[in-house]
Amino acid sequence: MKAALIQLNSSDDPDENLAVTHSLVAEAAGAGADFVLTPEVTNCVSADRTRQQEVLHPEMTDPTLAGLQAQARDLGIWLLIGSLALKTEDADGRFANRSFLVSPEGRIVARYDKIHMFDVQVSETETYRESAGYRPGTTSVLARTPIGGIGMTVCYDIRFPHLFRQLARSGAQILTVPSAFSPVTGAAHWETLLRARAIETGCYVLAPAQTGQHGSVSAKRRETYGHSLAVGPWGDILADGGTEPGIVYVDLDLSEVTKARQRIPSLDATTEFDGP
Ligand SMILES: O=C(O)CNC(=O)[C@H](CS)NC(=O)CCC(=O)C(=O)O
Repeated sequence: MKAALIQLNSSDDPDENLAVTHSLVAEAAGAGADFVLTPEVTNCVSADRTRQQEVLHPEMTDPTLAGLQAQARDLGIWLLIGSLALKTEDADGRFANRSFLVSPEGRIVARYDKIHMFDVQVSETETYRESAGYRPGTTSVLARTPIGGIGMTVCYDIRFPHLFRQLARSGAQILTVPSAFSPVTGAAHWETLLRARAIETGCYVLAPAQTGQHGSVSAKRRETYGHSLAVGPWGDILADGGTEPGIVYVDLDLSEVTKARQRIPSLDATTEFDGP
């Protein structure tokens, strides 16, 4: 099976982002990809809640979701829409940061709301408060599909290894981590965290990412790290998207999952111990 990780430089204009995504998904399918993945907040990178209120939709009427479902069906591919920023019915007006797995028939077979919110002061000048705009999910999601068990996570979730272990022990062979990583923490941690989760779980880890400067030069500008990464079950880096928007490809062979877990059976261990 051939997977394609799409790297985007999404703006705060969902129509523009959908057009770019359509063209890269078509290119990936044309190159023979069976499973195509897009990054976190494919439809809109913005930290401006007024702007988000104007351009975002609820799941039921979201044009990015409908457009990509139709494209997955037309091309007959599996599609992970890394995430979409969507309106919710919440009284506090917070959005959902929701990942979708779409089948080659264009059906949504799984949806996952990002659990861990990035509320972090990265440096003296750079602070993120994701939970101010987004409502966290409360349920982990494993999709059992003909292309394998797919454990769905998003971005900052990567720092919570128990989530990944639980997904793998429940049957995940592929873990998806669509992201919009900060440049500072990306340079320091991104590759190490993704490789560690792959090694610990004996899973493929597929992490399509946002990259570059988002938005005009203004107070609301954001920057992301890029380097969409595909990691094998032995921890080897199979593809790296660099810093430009585009596509990287990776061949997946689920017998490699079995092999890695036979060599290091740590995922099966349930050793109990005393202590703090
Ligand atoms: O706000 C949006 O548009 C969508 N959400 C994100 O981009 C989120 C919250 S700001 N980013 C992360 O979780 C980065 C995590 C990270 O960089 C780390 O763990 O070091």
